[in-house]
Amino acid sequence: MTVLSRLILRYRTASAVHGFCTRSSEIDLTIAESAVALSSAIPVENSNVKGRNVQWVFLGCPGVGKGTYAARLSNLLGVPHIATGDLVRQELSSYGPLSSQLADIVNQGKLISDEIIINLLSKRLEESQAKGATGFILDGFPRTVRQAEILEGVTDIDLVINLKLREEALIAKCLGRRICSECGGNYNVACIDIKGEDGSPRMYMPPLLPPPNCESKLITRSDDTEEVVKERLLVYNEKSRPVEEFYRARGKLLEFTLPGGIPESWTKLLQALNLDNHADK
Ligand SMILES: Nc1ncnc2c1ncn2[C@@H]1O[C@H](COP(=O)(O)OP(=O)(O)O)[C@@H](O)[C@H]1O
Repeated sequence: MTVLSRLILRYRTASAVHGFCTRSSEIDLTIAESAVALSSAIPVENSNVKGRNVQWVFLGCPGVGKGTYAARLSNLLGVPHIATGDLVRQELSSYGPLSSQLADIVNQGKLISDEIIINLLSKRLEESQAKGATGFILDGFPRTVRQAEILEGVTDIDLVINLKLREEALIAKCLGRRICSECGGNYNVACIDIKGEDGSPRMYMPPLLPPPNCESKLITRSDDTEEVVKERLLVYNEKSRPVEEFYRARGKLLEFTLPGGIPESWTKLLQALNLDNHADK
């Protein structure tokens, strides 16, 4: 049996088990082709040998800080940080053939199709492979059980870090998020101070303000409005929450509740990952 037909069979079985809508064989083929592209973009010789760099995934609700901590770990470990949300936004700003279709979906807070996202991800993985990178830290993928199955079918994920934060903080963080249109720096103008209740400690996250030269160039993501953030949270609970269980069942999930702002959370995350000896890098 060829790799392609094995993949087609896997998706048919997954559809039956998880109740995905019935797909025509033509669509199965498209997904399988995407998965083959993803598989060939992941260096085979590195995927199972522990001599390679890490292959980690970040899960967590919109606004939890996946991008912030994935970027920090990527610098620390010298491994590419690949955020599918960034790949989608790049595609949007390229005004290519997919742009307007993707803009509608993203601005409604919905997920774009597995086929499109896997193709964008495969291209990005190929680029980093061509530059000699081994390993990756994925942020925003997988976001559905089907995406997780596809990824699991083509490579071995070492660890999945599930970031958690209270919902009121998530909404405030999304609404306070700002990006410098020139340097791409990420900032947050929200000051989150939730008093401790019923045994849970006070939670304080100070704003992360931009330096003076970015101040006049700040933009807000078009999907960071209250209505769309609430929809993204609903979509996360419906489509992405089951991904946590997918990895928990495989013993790969590390749950991490953010204790507060970046300095405190970063120190504790490094401890949870047994990386505290890297902290001064
Ligand atoms: N793995 C994915 N599958 C489907 N759609 C995705 C995926 N990753 C990103 N997107 C699309 O890009 C948007 C922005 O993604 P991201 O920046 O990761 O958002 P968030 O802040 O909600 O985690 C998502 O709302 C979704 O429309």
